[in-house]
Amino acid sequence: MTCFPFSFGRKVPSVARHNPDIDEELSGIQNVRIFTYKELRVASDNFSQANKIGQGGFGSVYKGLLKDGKLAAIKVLSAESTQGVKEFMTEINVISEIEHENLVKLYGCCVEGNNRILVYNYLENNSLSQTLLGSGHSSNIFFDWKTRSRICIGIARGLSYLHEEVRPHIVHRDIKASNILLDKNLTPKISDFGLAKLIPSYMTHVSTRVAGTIGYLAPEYALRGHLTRKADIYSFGVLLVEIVSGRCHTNTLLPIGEQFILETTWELYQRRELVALVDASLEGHFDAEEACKFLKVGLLCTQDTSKLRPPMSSVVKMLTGEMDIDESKITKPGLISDFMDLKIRGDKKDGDIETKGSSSYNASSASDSQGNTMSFAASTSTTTTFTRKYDQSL
Ligand SMILES: Nc1ncnc2c1ncn2[C@@H]1O[C@H](COP(=O)(O)OP(=O)(O)OP(=O)(O)O)[C@@H](O)[C@H]1O
Repeated sequence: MTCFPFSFGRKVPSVARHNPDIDEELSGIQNVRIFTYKELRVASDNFSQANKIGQGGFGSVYKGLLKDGKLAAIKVLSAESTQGVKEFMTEINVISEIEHENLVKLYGCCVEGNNRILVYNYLENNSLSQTLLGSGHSSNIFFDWKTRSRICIGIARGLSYLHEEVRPHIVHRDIKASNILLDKNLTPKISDFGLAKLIPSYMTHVSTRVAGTIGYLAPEYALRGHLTRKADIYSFGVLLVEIVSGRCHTNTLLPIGEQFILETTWELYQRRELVALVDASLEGHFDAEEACKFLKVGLLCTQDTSKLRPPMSSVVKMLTGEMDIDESKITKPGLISDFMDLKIRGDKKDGDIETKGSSSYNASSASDSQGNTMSFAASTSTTTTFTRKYDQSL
């Protein structure tokens, strides 16, 4: 099993070997390690079920032991999400140059035949959605307040780096708990950045992947497909509230009006009772002032008007105490329930929501080429489907 840097003249994947156009494109690519399919197959024990650690919208993820002794997460992109070698390698080259303590490191990739495989640094403690927010708290990790605070600040730093330091800036598009992985020290690492661009554009209409997960979606992105860094900041705000409260953004078992965590946060903020939202499992062992400050930052990040959301570098400063929060800027957040007129119903008709008794849902949206149809389609783990036409005037 050999790992070698990708550069023109060295061994290249068979699909690219005799195509001069692709060779030319790849000649500028220096930093990407190319793995052969065979070595990833060996590393993952033939992509065995025992090594399968996850299934996402892009495809399956396997744990693997590389020849150099490093553990890797091997993400095999599904056939629909593959594209030409040239486009794929161009994006991979961008991603592989990005290094930050709070971003998952891409080791390299494999582009043999129709295979498109990404190889990442393996992170021992799974994702925030499976640990902190997992149903019945499926992990043994106890997230004390200090750990939560460190996680929030780490994610903010990683996103600030993508938004403000990487050139050209990267909009993540899918900030959510399942895209925050934890290493052995519980340092948070944002995963899947840059991946949305790997999806061919014709898939954006039907894909459940590219447009984020409902509940984290900024209103302007959900309704008009208007994607800027401010949409990521909105999603980060939702995630911040989730981490402080230990609750998923949506809980359809709660009465209408309390199902979306932002609604509750806003209600409690108005009543000056934000502290009631802090995770009860902390049993009072937390810095109340800091926790409430984090929730207020969450509200600022989720303001309906995107201009009112602070840039991520300011968010980092507010969370670390280097900058004060201007409370006069906190108004009602953009609430998904306001524009979707969500109703939870047992029967299923077109335009209705169908629930299957889950405490949360995980559907995604996309807009069509005219930008006037929004559909929320079920993804692999989805319990809710929703399709509606929306009014252009919204
Ligand atoms: N670098 C990694 N180290 C350890 N586990 C990982 C790594 N990357 C992914 N995983 C595991 O694989 C799962 C699936 O990851 P993936 O990013 O493909 O999908 P997702 O984020 O869960 O869902 P979606 O594709 O809808 O965003 C993760 O939840 C995590 O458990």
